[in-house]
Amino acid sequence: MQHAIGAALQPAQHDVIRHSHERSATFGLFETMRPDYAVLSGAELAVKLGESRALFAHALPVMETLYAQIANTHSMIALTDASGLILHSLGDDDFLARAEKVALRAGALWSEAHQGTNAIGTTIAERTAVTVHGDQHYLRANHFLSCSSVPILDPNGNLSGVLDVTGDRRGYHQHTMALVKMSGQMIENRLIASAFGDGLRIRFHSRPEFIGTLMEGLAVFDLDGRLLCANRSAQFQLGLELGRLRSQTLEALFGERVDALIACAGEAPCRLELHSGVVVFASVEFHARPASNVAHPSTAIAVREQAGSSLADLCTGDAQMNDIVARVRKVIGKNIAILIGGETGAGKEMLARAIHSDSPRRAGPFVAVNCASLPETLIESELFGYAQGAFTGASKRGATGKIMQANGGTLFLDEIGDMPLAMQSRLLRVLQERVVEPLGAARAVPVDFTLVCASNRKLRECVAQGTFREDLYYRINGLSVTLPPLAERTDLREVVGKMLRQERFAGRIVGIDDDVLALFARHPWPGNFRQLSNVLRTASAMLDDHDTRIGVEHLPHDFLDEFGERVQIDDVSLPAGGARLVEIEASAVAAALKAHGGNVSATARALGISRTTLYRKLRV
Ligand SMILES: Nc1ncnc2c1ncn2[C@@H]1O[C@H](COP(=O)(O)OP(=O)(O)OP(=O)(O)O)[C@@H](O)[C@H]1O
Repeated sequence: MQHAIGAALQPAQHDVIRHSHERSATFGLFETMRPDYAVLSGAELAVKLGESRALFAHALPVMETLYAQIANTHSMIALTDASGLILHSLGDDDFLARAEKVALRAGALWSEAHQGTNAIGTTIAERTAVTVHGDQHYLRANHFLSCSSVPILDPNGNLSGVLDVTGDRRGYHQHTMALVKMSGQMIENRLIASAFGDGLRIRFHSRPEFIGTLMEGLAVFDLDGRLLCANRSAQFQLGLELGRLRSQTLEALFGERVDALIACAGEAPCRLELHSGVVVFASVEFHARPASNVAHPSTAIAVREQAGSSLADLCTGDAQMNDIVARVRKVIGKNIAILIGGETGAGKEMLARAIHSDSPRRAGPFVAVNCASLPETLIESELFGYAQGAFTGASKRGATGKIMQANGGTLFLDEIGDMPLAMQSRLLRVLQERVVEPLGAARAVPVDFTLVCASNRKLRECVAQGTFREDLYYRINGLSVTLPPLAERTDLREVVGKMLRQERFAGRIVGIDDDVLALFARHPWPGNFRQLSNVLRTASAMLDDHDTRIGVEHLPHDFLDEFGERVQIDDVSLPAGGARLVEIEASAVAAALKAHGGNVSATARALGISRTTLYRKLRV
């Protein structure tokens, strides 16, 4: 039977369809037969999802982004594994219902052997992007469809799965394939980033504005300069396929040594000359494993590792912090849940992020959920997600919960002590069985993440009071650390210096007067780092263009008031004859302060000077 093939079809595409039809016939299929409508059971599909865990985790957010662009076009997106088994689908309700009738749904197999010529199966057979339009489908039952698929390759260049957009053939849009290709490229880049979290990553393009876009080349090297992986754009720009690139070194391809490029890490893109003579701009990232895991690092590299590590960044000289970081490092990557305690603003989330970025899952997502800020009615759907139409008011296409979003990365549950008891039971099940069951969904989905929790409540007391489940407490408490309050830290000068350098509140790096640091050292800091950061931000805003340091006069008045309220003067007497003028002045000022009960504003008013001048004179 002759199938009409679109007149505008490229000859190559024409051949692809023709060969596919020939193959379909050899599978014993015939045009008018009913397609294979069998789908896997929930348990069988869960096993398949587990086998394609990395693909699924990295494809999910990309599919959601893609769906946002094609919503309401009577179409759907499908992700399959390398055999063509649909792992997950997402789409417009009306079209999903029609698609289900031809088993275009999770758990169905869309290989050529099962469905004849179709974009998914033919993409797998040809290892190339394929559009199959209307009656190009081998089976007549599928003629109402128009499908565009791309192969997704793993970082070793092997077929990992297929991403497909299928819609009603009457609504076919020629831009669809471009969107699918871009999405496929995004998934591949994410797979590379997660598989090669450690090492030297070079993002490059001949036009610097293309760095950070899908057009960029991405190549990963080990510390000996051997190429580990390269995305499609990198292979194209370097003019070699992955297999041949793998026998090349960094120096041969980019003309630079490993240590020279590590020195550019985190800087603006540098100019490099490829082995072909083409000049490219390259942005270099260096992510090192903890020193003990690195095979033979040179001294220079070992030093950079410490400097580049986020946990190392938190060690600014305080013994308590050093101890916390040392203990956390011992459990990282060992599937042990970490529980962080500490006052508000003490840096619990910052520590959680540092743990993630120093962990083997650093290329995966970091998903933070504040359990205290979610209304009890929303927390369940927010955390666990829900299936389409799970409840009145639910989004039509369902939602992926935060737990699922953290798949392959780190889930940070802040203020876990505020989680309602019913949710605690559901969370416990996720932690024990490593599966999530979205609200209203027929089946559980496997998940894999590192758990970090934080609470400024004493969870042990919550257990005693019956507001926190004891079994959950032990699950989340693999290692427990408590951050010291800022007032107890011995590295205030270093912390302030680091904040001023990193945050550049004033738009430039400024210094700070010792007077101010002396004030800071005496402050109780109820808001800890958050408060310190606000004080520095406001003080920086007070600087004039020519100011290079923050002085007492720049500090926010409410901060000074807070401080002034606590000034205690026990005994003040004027010095005996012979005292220097400054000493007499200091004593007079102190006496005035005492007379005003330590109130700085009232004292300053009485002396006719500003409060900041008063502080200078007090030399606190
Ligand atoms: N060691 C640090 N160095 C510099 N800034 C820090 C440090 N720790 C925390 N901060 C900053 O202080 C602010 C508060 O930190 P973070 O959100 O991590 O605290 P938290 O303990 O999680 O607070 P909460 O309990 O209120 O959620 C953030 O802006 C963070 O960047």
